[in-house]
Amino acid sequence: MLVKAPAKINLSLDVLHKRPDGFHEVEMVMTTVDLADRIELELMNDGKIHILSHDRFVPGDHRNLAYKAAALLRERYKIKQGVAITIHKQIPVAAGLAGGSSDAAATLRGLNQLWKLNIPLDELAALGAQIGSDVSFCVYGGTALATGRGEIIQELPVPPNCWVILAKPTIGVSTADVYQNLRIDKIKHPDTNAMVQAIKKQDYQAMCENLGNALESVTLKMHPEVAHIKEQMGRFGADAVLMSGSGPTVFGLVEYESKVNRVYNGLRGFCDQVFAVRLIGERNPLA
Ligand SMILES: C[C@@](CO)(OP(=O)(O)O)[C@H](O)COP(=O)(O)OP(=O)(O)OC[C@H]1O[C@@H](n2ccc(N)nc2=O)[C@H](O)[C@@H]1O
Ligand SMILES: Nc1ncnc2c1ncn2[C@@H]1O[C@H](COP(=O)(O)OP(=O)(O)O)[C@@H](O)[C@H]1O
Repeated sequence: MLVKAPAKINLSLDVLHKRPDGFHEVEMVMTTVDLADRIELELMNDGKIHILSHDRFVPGDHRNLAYKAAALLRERYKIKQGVAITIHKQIPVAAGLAGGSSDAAATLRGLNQLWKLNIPLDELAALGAQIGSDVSFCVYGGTALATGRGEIIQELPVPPNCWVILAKPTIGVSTADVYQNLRIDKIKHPDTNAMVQAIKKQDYQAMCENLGNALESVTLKMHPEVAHIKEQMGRFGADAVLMSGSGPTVFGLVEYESKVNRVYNGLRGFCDQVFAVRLIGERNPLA
């Protein structure tokens, strides 16, 4: 079975406070883009979970989030069968695009069918939260307001149609480091509600004006090259520019196709990993 695992971007990411459990209470508007890993699932009779990937940055063992997804289902539903999980990686690793979380979510969706478990989507999303904060959103995909530590999902309409240029500098960023370096009293809070309204009203201009990410200044301070990419993205004509998640990927929104090549080619000059994709914003097919 082949399952698509799309990347996400955060159109808005606010951090409200640090919780007693060490996580941060967040308010995020997330949406999927047309850049996806492909997860191939093959049932095995050896009772083991195998991870296969050609990408040297993808862990090939129990540390892989897709492995954790399969292990969780096997344990919870007393499954004896094994599975070989081949990850065809397209989403850059440790990029702020939730590649690993999306692989885990795709594995949950796929194995739910292959093992005929009939787990309802909401329950699958709750299981996903045990693997990572972004996995619940990735189980549904689409566009959502995510609260709590990111695992409480309220569906939003598909945002106005546009292109997304993604540019990832060569550095990888650890999400834990970024949250650790965040000064809650110094946060410039984005207007999450304005973003939600922009999407509901299908107002592209307002969506551009309300892009905001409370983690951006932290990562920018740690890695000044991210600020440079942001600047270049704006200079080459993106309508609005923001860092996704904890970074370091920068995305630019572009409404008109005629402008896409200019931004894409401009960025390729100083970034190896640049993608021009469509914003999807629609929920995943179940598997
Ligand atoms: C920042 C975001 C925005 O979408 O994404 P990425 O940049 O990772 O893609 C998410 O909040 C990341 O979600 P995810 O990557 O699943 O995080 P987890 O594995 O659950 O947590 C990694 C570490 O980040 C910190 N963490 C994460 C989520 C949260 N709400 N508060 C936190 O403080 C914790 O230190 C935790 O140990
Ligand atoms: N299937 C996977 N794909 C990519 N990274 C994975 C995967 N499973 C575990 N990881 C680990 O998770 C870390 C974060 O990866 P990723 O999900 O790509 O980034 P982010 O959380 O920034 O969106 C990586 O450093 C990697 O070691």
